Amino acid sequence: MWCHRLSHLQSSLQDLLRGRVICSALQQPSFNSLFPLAVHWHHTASKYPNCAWQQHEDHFELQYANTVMRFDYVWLRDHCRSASCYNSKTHQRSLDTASVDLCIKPKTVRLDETTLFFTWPDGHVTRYDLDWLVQNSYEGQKQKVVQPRILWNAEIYQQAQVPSVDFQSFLETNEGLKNFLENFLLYGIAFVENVPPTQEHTEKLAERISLIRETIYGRMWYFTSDFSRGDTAYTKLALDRHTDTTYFQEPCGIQVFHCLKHEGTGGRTLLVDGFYAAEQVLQKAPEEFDLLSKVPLKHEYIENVGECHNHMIGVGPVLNVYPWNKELYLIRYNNYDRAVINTVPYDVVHRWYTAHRTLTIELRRPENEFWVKLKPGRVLFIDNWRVLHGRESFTGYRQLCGCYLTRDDVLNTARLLGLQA
Ligand SMILES: C[N+](C)(C)CCCC[C@H](N)C(=O)O
Ligand SMILES: O=C(O)CCC(=O)C(=O)O
Ligand SMILES: [Fe+2]
Repeated sequence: MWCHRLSHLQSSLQDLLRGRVICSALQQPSFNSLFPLAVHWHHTASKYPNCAWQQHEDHFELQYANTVMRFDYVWLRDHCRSASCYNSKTHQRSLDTASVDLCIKPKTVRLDETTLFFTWPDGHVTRYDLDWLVQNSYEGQKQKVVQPRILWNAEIYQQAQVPSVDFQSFLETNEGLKNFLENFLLYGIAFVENVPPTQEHTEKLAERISLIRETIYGRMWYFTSDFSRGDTAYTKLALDRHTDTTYFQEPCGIQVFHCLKHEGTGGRTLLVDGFYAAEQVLQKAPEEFDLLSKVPLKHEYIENVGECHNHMIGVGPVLNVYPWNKELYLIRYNNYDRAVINTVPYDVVHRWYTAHRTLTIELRRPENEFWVKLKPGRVLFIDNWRVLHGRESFTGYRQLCGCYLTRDDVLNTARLLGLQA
């Protein structure tokens, strides 16, 4: 048991050993009855002065590389990388976790150089490299982002002068593909240039980075304003900023757009970084951000036009954050497709509308709007979990083709190229 801060660890330890107690909790008279066990800190030899550990009743505590980490004993047994517990060829666990005693505690703990050895009651030995523990501890993860991003408004994006990647180099070189993915991961949008304006070439592009996600709209879709489907996308009307397929339990990860033809006016594409807007909400009204990340909503797609009959329902909050580090990973924002709110009582509903208004104001700030006119040959990839898109109304004949991609497979490609995703 100890309750001093990391930076004072050494001196506090000495205080503790000398009986000079500095922590207020320790000054309470009940201290001895609460913590009757003697404190045993283990320090490494002077070669590794920055490592100390101690065994507590219900966890193991390690201080290393400026990090204080606490490990559950079952966790330490469960993550054993010995040959009998873990198959390092398949990277899969062989150990049956259910066979581990939930009250397990190591018989002995020993440190050798930078390896910790735990000997368990049955004699099995588990070894952990200290750096591995730092990498894989909760305390280590809490301080890290899962995906580095550059949040943008129109000015930030334009000033960054993000280069487009050429069709040939995208298809034929790993470097071209990597450059593209790097920018796509950072900004949530990216362009490929000089693509022959056909559906087949667009499909080739898509297949280079991912699996195409087939949906009710087909595998590759190709649309004009003919209202062939029961959705405003298939008209000439303006579309306010939104993310697509909010009515899927897992909204499509990436959207690919290639404008094959437009003989007419208007029809520009609007792009808004949803995470930039959400970040503004977090700064200005953290409780509203919190509410948007907690209230579950339904989005719905009901279609009965011609032969097309569909009814989709997706459930989830507007903002989705990883609970351990509060990092945003998905925004669902589509006011057209948002269904009846009936998952929370009326007073929460009102607070939710207030929070939604705050986010909408941020999303609608003109300085956050990046407008582009899609042209044949220039393919746009949009991170549909982050960047909202919309379009200006238009006149004339306009053909757009594209597809959705499965997010897992885009990230898989990025990781295989050495990117953090
Ligand atoms: C035309 N295309 C297939 C791209 C998508 C149409 C989906 C439109 C829908 N309201 C949504 O926002 O999800
Ligand atoms: O027509 C456009 O530019 C985009 C329409 C749209 O939002 C969509 O297809 O998802
Ligand atoms: Fe859309």
